[in-house]
Amino acid sequence: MNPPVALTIAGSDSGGGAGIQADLKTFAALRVFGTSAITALTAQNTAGVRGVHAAPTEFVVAQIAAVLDDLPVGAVKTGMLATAATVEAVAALAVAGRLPHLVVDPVMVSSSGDRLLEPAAEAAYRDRLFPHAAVVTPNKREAEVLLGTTIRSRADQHAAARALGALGAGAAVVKGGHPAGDAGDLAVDVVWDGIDTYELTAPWVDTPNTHGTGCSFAAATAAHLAQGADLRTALAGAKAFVARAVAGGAHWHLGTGHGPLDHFGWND
Ligand SMILES: Nc1ncnc2c1ncn2[C@@H]1O[C@H](COP(=O)(O)OP(=O)(O)OP(=O)(O)O)[C@@H](O)[C@H]1O
Ligand SMILES: Cc1ncc(COP(=O)(O)O)c(N)n1
Repeated sequence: MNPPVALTIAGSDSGGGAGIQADLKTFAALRVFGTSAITALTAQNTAGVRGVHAAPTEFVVAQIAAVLDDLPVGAVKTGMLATAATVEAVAALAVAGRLPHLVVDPVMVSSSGDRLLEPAAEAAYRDRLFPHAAVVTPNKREAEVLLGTTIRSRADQHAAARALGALGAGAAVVKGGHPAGDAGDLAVDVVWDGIDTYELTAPWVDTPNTHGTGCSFAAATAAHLAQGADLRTALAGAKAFVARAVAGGAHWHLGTGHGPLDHFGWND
């Protein structure tokens, strides 16, 4: 029997914790066949990003077309797109209806604090790509940049999810990877589902090993969509997947910085 197929359009993390590597591990863990179009190489480890080498936009498009022309892709996830030109090229493919169940994770900065997107691309995300996404999944910091607001409380997170939705995506998630002032010991994400907002919650895990949480959440959402889940079910499944992967890797020591997640439940 054929497995469902998903495509990730993202950057490579040589350290294996985030980007394409996190996405393919997530797809495999969820029993989805993963394909990939690499937008940029990063020389990166758990401690930081040492260099970025963006692929020419035409070659990113060539990779996407090679996959779509041949394989039955059921859902697509975008991660680090690196340049405004690549954001616009991906948006053009979305406009043409070539990117089914599109999950857009607007990666801007790594967990180590290094920039992964040229500033000129922020407007392209907002104006060109978001309107064609099934769901957009910024973390609080990314939502602040995209909306030009400050998110301090849970109420702010709800307002931001609504404001992002107003930019035209089918749904929006404002992820709260870092504890909000009023979130207690929960990791709270706020979803605007096209009509209303609601919260996804999981226990907050006190660990430095959160490299790749954002990538894995978006990839898991795409994996569930490729399997035919509706968006609400896909997001709940992604939240549970990441919560388990963060808990599993909480105490291991892989690298000196923000370590990776336990995608395969090795520590369950
Ligand atoms: N320490 C943690 N414990 C539990 N869940 C977490 C933790 N860190 C992140 N998450 C969850 O992982 C998912 C992705 O989070 P988020 O996108 O904020 O991480 P991120 O993109 O790695 O953020 P950043 O790059 O700012 O660290 C969200 O569902 C979030 O709630
Ligand atoms: C190539 C690449 N893509 C994305 C991220 C963001 O990672 P995180 O999921 O920790 O925010 C990263 N550090 N590197």
